[in-house]
Amino acid sequence: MANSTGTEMKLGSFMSEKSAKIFVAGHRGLVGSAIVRKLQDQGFTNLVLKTHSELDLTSQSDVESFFATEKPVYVILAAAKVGGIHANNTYPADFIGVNLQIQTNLIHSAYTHGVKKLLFLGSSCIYPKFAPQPIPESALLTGPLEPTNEWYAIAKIAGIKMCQAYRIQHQWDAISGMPTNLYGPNDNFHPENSHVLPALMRRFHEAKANNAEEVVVWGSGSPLREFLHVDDLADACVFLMDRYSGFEHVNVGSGVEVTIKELAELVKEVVGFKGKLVWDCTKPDGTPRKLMDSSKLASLGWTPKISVKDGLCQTYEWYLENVVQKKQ
Ligand SMILES: NC(=O)C1=CN([C@@H]2O[C@H](COP(=O)(O)OP(=O)(O)OC[C@H]3O[C@@H](n4cnc5c(N)ncnc54)[C@H](OP(=O)(O)O)[C@@H]3O)[C@@H](O)[C@H]2O)C=CC1
Ligand SMILES: C[C@H]1O[C@H](OP(=O)(O)OP(=O)(O)OC[C@H]2O[C@@H](n3cnc4c(=O)[nH]c(N)nc43)[C@H](O)[C@@H]2O)[C@@H](O)[C@@H](O)C1=O
Repeated sequence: MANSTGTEMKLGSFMSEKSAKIFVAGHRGLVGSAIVRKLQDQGFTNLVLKTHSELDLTSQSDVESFFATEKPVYVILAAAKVGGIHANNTYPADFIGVNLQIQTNLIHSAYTHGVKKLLFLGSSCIYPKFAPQPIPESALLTGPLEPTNEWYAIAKIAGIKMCQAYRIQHQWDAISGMPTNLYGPNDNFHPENSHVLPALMRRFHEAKANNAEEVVVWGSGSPLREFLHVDDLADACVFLMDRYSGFEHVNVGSGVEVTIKELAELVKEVVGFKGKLVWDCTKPDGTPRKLMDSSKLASLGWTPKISVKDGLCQTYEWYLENVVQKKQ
């Protein structure tokens, strides 16, 4: 049914098309790899996957020829330039430029080559720094952004708006999901450029291995963050592909928030580090709080399943098997 914000498409067809060709962009990353696992678990048999070196998504001509040749039926866009507070603050040109290029190329080529439905992924950093908590979808563009990640946020907001514009003008089924802070297998464990959870897991692990007395944690410890295991996010992405076809983006959160101090204590316990924490207040805190209101997704029928404690233990096991043991 057409309305002023575009067209509501037929729901429920995604899950019944197990042999439809699906392009998961960014399939080796934290999110893309979880989506591939979930699709394979659900019996999807026709995934098209390209590594960064096989297909540079910032190249408009390469993306065009990929779509002309492969003609995917569905696209899930999990490729992006991603990083934690330090990377966002240090490489603003990359975070705005690369992300605008990737998403613009993919959204436009997917539309022009007849893709049936596309899921774009943004992030909770699209919301104003001092948004009401928990943050409803309607808080978008109601106030100034957090300076440490405004460049990335602007690119993500442009992605949401591009999906909406193509829906209005072309009645094309492009939807957007806004995940909260994620973690899990295949995360980036870089000491400076990663997000807080993998950064701390690695730092505590190395401190334990080296019998260090203390571990440095950035900022004041007071910011609050909401964490969602990436397998829950992947489940939500498949759910949205099947059950959602709307103009507005959809928040995907766990509803569970902890202070960075509480998170550090939890990771310390899971890793088994016995020393003390030292806070480096020269490092930025970023947004004081960003708990998303995920009631819209809940009202559609989706809720997360993995607790932070279970998710942390599973991720640490994965880190030991796939990062630590492979280095030895
Ligand atoms: N991680 C998080 O906490 C959150 C993530 N998200 C969103 O989820 C999505 C995925 O993030 P995440 O999985 O964490 O990120 P990762 O960095 O783990 O994965 C991103 C993937 O994109 C690929 N990629 C990047 N640039 C290019 C390019 N030019 N051409 C082809 N492939 C490219 C990367 O390949 P390579 O490594 O080879 O460059 C990588 O496989 C992003 O849109 C992000 O904004 C949203 C909220 C929170
Ligand atoms: C998902 C989201 O992620 C980013 O925003 P962020 O939530 O601020 O991300 P973060 O995980 O890097 O930090 C969370 C908090 O944790 C503190 N902190 C302590 N010690 C370490 C530490 O060692 N590393 C990091 N990275 N942070 C640390 C840090 O100072 C901050 O207070 C966006 O840029 C953007 O990418 C985005 O959308």
